Amino acid sequence: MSALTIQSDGLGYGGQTVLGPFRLDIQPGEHLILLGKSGCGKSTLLNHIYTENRDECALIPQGLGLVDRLSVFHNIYMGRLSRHSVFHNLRNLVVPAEARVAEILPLLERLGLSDKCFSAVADLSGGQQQRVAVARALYQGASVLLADEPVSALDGPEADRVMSLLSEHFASAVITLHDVERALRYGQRIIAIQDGALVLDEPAARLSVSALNAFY
Ligand SMILES: Nc1ncnc2c1ncn2[C@@H]1O[C@H](COP(=O)(O)OP(=O)(O)OP(=O)(O)O)[C@@H](O)[C@H]1O
Repeated sequence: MSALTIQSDGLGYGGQTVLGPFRLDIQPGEHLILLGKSGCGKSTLLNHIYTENRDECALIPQGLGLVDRLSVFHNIYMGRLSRHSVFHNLRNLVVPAEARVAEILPLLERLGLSDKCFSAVADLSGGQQQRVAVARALYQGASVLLADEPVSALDGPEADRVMSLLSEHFASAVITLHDVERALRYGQRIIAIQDGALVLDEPAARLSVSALNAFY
């Protein structure tokens, strides 16, 4: 059985087609990387997958979707809002519950943010904010990760640490990246989008950097 099956007669905006008809089966345990030129439709596809499969998926959107005025703790806690009562959520907004802090701190430690737990997101750097969005996805407890350029604001070693953490944590994933070397390192299967179609769908082991550069 597939972890996810995504089918569409076409995706686009206001009558303009971005992606023609396609079907994509994602098997349990598979980590897919989506590649292609800026504007080819990677985010459009990722957002469509999320819209159709919200319950199974944790999304790291390109814009991160954080609430700037709230603390790092509260932004990460939002990953599990639906698991708690309205009363617990409201009380936790005012006085963070010790048990929730104890769940979130180890994630912050792994992401090098343990001293930022109660800082406002607005006071963090772009790379720190990106790691908060990663922590929220890890905390959510979904089995499938959908991530739109999740390490674009991180330096090389930090980007690799975060990619390894995401790879270990999620059973299945669809991740957009622009770095083809990183795509081959972390993807088991590579999908490339060009001219409104999924033009490549191959195991990463059969591909090379030069083969993937052809899609840029
Ligand atoms: N909300 C929107 N309304 C209208 N057009 C949109 C909207 N979002 C994206 N588009 C258009 O759809 C096309 C695909 O955009 P998309 O964001 O999916 O590309 P992408 O491959 O993710 O790009 P990037 O690598 O730059 O993030 C682009 O031509 C873009 O201008």
